[in-house]
Amino acid sequence: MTFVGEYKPGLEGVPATLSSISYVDGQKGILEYRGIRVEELAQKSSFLEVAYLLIWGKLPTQEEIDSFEHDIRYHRRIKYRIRDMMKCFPETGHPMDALQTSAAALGLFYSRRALDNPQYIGEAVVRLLAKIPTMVAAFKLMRKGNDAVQPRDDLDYSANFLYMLNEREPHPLAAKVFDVCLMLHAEHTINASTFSAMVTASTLTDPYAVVASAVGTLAGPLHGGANEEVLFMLEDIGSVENVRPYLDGLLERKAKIMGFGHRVYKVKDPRATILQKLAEELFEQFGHDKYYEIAVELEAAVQDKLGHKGIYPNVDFYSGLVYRKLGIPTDLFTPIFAIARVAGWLAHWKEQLGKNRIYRPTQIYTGSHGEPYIPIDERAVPLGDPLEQEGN
Ligand SMILES: CC(=O)SCCNC(=O)CCNC(=O)[C@H](O)C(C)(C)COP(=O)(O)OP(=O)(O)OC[C@H]1O[C@@H](n2cnc3c(N)ncnc32)[C@H](O)[C@@H]1OP(=O)(O)O
Ligand SMILES: O=C([O-])CC(=O)C(=O)O
Repeated sequence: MTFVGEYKPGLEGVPATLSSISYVDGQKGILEYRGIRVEELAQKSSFLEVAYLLIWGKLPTQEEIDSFEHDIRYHRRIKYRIRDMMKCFPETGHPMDALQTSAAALGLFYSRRALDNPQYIGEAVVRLLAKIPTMVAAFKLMRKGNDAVQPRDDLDYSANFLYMLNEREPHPLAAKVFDVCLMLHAEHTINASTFSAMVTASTLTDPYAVVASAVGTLAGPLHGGANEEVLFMLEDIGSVENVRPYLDGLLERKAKIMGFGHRVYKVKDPRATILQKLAEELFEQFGHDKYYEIAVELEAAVQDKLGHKGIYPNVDFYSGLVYRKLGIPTDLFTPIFAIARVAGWLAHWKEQLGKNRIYRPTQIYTGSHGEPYIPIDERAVPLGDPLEQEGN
């Protein structure tokens, strides 16, 4: 096949779909879900209402949201066989790997691939939104040999998750702030994990496989996994005085500063601005965190050194400080991102099904042609470690 067009590494700027789910203006720092500014949603909405908006394309009526919330509340439990499977996971395994495996395992129970049946679509949406938080909380407890806490039907989505995680009812401010965090992380156009979900969806596989593949993609440190890395970096910096020498060291080594930079935003990510305010609200109520000063100084230092390149905090920079104040362990930061992003992945899954064509891009072949097959005993023995040879 002859390739016509320009190769763009990382598909930068290449439109991969037509979508009406969300919109980002990376120069002005604007994010909208279905045309509504994320700042307004964060103030006035709730995570489940935002999930409904993203997936079903409109704000729900009272009756619609009541029924959606009711369905999700009553699908929160996970089957004992999934819990038993999770008990066998190594306790040192990363919770994102546990989540990816458990999300895929849902397909063993519910996959019928009835993708042309609206009832199947609706049930899959409810099951995934309802059960993913239960699985994240269950692994947190079971890896320590404890039993998973059962969901509480009298608590709303976010309060119930924090209850299952920490084994006690959360302070109302903690539940509210957490719910806003979920709204902020719910959707972000064609980011890597959403693209992964869309590619998987385009093969017409089941939605549990779609979510499992997206979870695997979100886990990487260049994407959702950066929120955890930010905390390690702040701990490593250790003091405000060490921020600038530490940054100089990173820049000398040409290392990436975690939680900074974005393919689309060339200004501060609007979600980072809201998350920073949420962190401050929590500190006022529950006490300060010394890492906050380090983070603020790092933001200033990065702006001095890299502001001219458009490198500013992204969504992953301040979220960890919020989660830390909510008593959440660092390795659960990315699974929490996944809990929220399930809404966006499902919205894109549904949109993809409505106009599906399998994703199958092309490549520019850079290898040779017509090479002879060399019998094994005639092949040259490479010098050095064969694993370090090109291509391995
Ligand atoms: C939810 C999310 O996924 S948000 C992103 C989370 N990821 C991170 O925080 C990891 C750190 N950031 C990064 O690695 C990148 O900024 C990404 C992956 C987010 C975006 O990558 P890309 O759009 O491919 O940008 P790319 O890596 O080409 O960087 C462009 C330039 O900015 C620099 N740059 C980008 N991000 C950073 C960073 N965090 N620290 C230092 N330099 C950076 C690059 O070195 C490059 O400089 P150069 O042109 O002089 O070579
Ligand atoms: O859009 C991106 O590339 C990454 C991001 O911020 C997100 O997924 O929230």
